[in-house]
Amino acid sequence: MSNTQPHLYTFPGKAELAENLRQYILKAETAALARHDTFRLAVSGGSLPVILAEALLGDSPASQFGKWDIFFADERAVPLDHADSNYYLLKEEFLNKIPTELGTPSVHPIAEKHANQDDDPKQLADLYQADLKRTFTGEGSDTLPAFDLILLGCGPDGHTCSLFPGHGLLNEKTAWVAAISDSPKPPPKRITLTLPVVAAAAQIAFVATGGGKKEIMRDIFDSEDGRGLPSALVNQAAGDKVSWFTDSPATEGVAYSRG
Ligand SMILES: O=C1O[C@H](COP(=O)(O)O)[C@@H](O)[C@H](O)[C@H]1O
Repeated sequence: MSNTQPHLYTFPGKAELAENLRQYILKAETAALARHDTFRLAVSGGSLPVILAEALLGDSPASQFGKWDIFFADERAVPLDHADSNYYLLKEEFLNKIPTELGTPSVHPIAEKHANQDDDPKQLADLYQADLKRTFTGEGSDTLPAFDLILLGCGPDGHTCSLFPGHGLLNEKTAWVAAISDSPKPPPKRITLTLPVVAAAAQIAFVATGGGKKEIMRDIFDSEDGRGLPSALVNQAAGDKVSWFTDSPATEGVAYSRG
């Protein structure tokens, strides 16, 4: 358990949030490129890809996208062109909009051959973990992968990645990528990075917006141990490596100190 505190930033609206997220990501990118000439990140689905595009592809976009290596924080077991696919969402909302002169990220989708709701998602998780191990080779196969940045969403129930409240996967200690067959949010079969992998990242950012999140934000930040919610467990495990980018409606009534 970390003894340092996560940062909570609240902005009046999405435009200010996007600008601050842009600065944060560019700083993480610069640090990563100085460390190993590549920017290894994991991204979520849900509301995140739209805000990512707003942050990075607005006026004067400046990232070195050719040096980005993008994994998925979680993914649904569906074909890559399915409306429920996080890959599809990222492609439509973000990747396809990157100007070609800024370079093309390397993207790591799930193995489409096994991506359907009829199969056991374990094989999908194992293949994705193998992909991660190839990327993070040289850091020791037993060492957890240290993403430069993980960009997360937080559901109105406090889930993050595909780690849901009260689910046994929250206790996973050894796997890097785990399968879930009973996600309470459809579709039920998915894969997800595990909590130890999320906590091992150099930096972790949550983006949570809208009044539909305010009750869960109060639980995460103002309740005893964040009620053990998955997003609160990330806060506890990673401390001040975690930054929350929120808007005023999402944090209305949250007492936790900002900054
Ligand atoms: O199912 C999922 O939901 C979470 C949260 O989504 P949001 O729309 O509330 O931001 C998302 O982070 C995750 O990647 C996705 O699979």
